[in-house]
Amino acid sequence: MLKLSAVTKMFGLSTAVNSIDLEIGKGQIVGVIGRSGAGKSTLLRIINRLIDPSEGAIEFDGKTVSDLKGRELRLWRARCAMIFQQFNLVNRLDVLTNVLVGRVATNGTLPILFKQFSAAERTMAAKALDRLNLLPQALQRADTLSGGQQQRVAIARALVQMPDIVLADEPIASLDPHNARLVMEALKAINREDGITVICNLHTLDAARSYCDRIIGLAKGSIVFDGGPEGLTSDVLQRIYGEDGAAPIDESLTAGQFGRPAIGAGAGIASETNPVWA
Ligand SMILES: Nc1ncnc2c1ncn2[C@@H]1O[C@H](COP(=O)(O)OP(=O)(O)OP(=O)(O)O)[C@@H](O)[C@H]1O
Repeated sequence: MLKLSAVTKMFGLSTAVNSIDLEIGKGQIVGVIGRSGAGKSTLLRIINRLIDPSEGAIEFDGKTVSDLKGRELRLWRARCAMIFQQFNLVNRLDVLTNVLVGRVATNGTLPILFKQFSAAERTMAAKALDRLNLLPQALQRADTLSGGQQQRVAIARALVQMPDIVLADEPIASLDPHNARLVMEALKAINREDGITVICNLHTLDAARSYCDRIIGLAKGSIVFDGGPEGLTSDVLQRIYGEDGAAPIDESLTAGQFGRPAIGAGAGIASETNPVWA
């Protein structure tokens, strides 16, 4: 169980995250939605401790993680792997080595510098790539892959961290609909098959509706909605996305690529040749 208690983040005088209380149980897949600047990225980075909260506490399984330092902090970051909109791969390294970079948090940086990985780690990385249908690309430079493939390499890198939580910050914002779907299917599969908790910032409402069990709506750094996709009524959407005194929300502007229903457990990870949503 991940628990945030009265977590606030100030940047100077402005409040990015405002006294958030939140409990997320193991194995949930949670979408975080809200307008640009609502505090979604800041919230994820606080959980991973890339940013320290100004106030409040973060606990995981009863242990406070908001005051961890040094090796303990590094291990916490490994337990809650991050995936970013821009993939954050090392372009000049091959795909397999990029996946092995996920072992840094556990092993330190020296093995990466000298490309020293154990046979067990290489096998783990190859298995992760195979799950993501990327084994044939293992020895290619990362920058020869498409955006969707690169994001799936980032998911494989997260997997070798053996995380409890995956934090995905706008993972599909740079992708076309087809690749966006492959990436969301991969996140759903690691959630369903491995029990990894997934917390995912999303720009599009239909992605949140199609793939998330629970949706958290943020506005001006505060939680204004917390519930299932069915609770996203037009009033709720107005609360999340609306501006005071502005016209009602046009939902078509925040939707568009995930018209089909969510995939259930055990559907496997999709690939270009195995579109499990079809
Ligand atoms: N490092 C920073 N320094 C100063 N202000 C920041 C910093 N990071 C974020 N902010 C501010 O905090 C607020 C929340 O930003 P955040 O990036 O978390 O929003 P978001 O909901 O993720 O937006 P987007 O969807 O555009 O990425 C914004 O007003 C932003 O300008």
